[in-house]
Amino acid sequence: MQDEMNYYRISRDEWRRFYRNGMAPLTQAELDQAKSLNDQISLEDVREIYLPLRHLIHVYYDQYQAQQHDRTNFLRVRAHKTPFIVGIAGSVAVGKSTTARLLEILLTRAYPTKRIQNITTDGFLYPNAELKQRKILERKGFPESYDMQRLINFLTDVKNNKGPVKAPKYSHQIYDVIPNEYDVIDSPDILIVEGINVLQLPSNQLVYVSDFFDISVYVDAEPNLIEKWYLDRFKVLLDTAFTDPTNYYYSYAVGDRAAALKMARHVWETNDLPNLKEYILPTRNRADVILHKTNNHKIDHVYFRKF
Ligand SMILES: Nc1ncnc2c1ncn2[C@@H]1O[C@H](COP(=O)(O)OP(=O)(O)O)[C@@H](O)[C@H]1O
Ligand SMILES: CC(C)(COP(=O)(O)O)[C@@H](O)C(=O)NCCC(=O)O
Repeated sequence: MQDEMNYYRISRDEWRRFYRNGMAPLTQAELDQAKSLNDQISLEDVREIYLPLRHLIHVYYDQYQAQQHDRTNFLRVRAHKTPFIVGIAGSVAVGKSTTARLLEILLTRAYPTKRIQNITTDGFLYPNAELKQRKILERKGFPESYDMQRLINFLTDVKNNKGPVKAPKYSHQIYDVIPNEYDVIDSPDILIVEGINVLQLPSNQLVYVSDFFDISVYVDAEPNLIEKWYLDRFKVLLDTAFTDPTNYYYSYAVGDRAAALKMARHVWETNDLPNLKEYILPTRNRADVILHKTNNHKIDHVYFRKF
């Protein structure tokens, strides 16, 4: 383990040994579930990386519950459930939502009586019509394209355990927020909040999204690898779009494939890559844990924040 400024740099081999007894290893059924989530996922990574990560979340969650209990004792008020929130940050297409859904599966297994839920902040993007009106459609994903106040209000309601709270939904298929469709977040014990912007500190906010987090994870990789994953995902979107004229990618799917790929590369270079460099990467050092990926999404190092 290398001791860096404010992180421990932990090799994969060391990290996998941090998984402690007390929780049974994954069953075949759970591995199958992880695989059905994403058939490219390495089951070795699930065992060697994500199980120790789940264990670390478990340690933080235990501490959190004890602290909540001590606080209400101090205040002599009745305890009420305050959801534990896990934040997941990183570039577009680095694998945040896959990580979030995998953790949801693993945590649900670890706590069968608890409610574990998961949202992405994509739903808090302004709808395309609003982005057009603000003349920032080509800035989709940049800080100004999100309704951050709405996201803060949402998280405040969740933390205050306000009962069912609606989270707007985004669809990559229509390339827009889905009108009148919501995820209902209903008093979860653990909520996973995933998005490119979750560790950002917008200058016009009094409270930041990360203030609500009890542990945060940044998914990291070299930009040239992420570009490849972005283009791979784009190809999958094309392959599923050509039967559906309502799909945003339909015209690209039925048109010239080389031209479609050229367009996607252009969007990566002019939008998602600058966004990564200017606004997402600078938030990496605020995460408690950094998962560093190499080729094929394989994780080679984990960074764990010391303080
Ligand atoms: N651990 C993983 N193993 C293999 N493929 C992955 C993994 N994580 C993500 N991917 C693939 O990489 C692409 C981007 O992943 P996704 O989770 O959609 O990223 P994000 O939510 O960060 O935009 C998708 O095509 C997904 O299937
Ligand atoms: C919706 C997003 C901002 C968020 O991305 P995600 O983390 O879900 O991959 C992104 O996918 C996006 O649409 N960016 C705008 C440029 C582009 O079309 O890639």
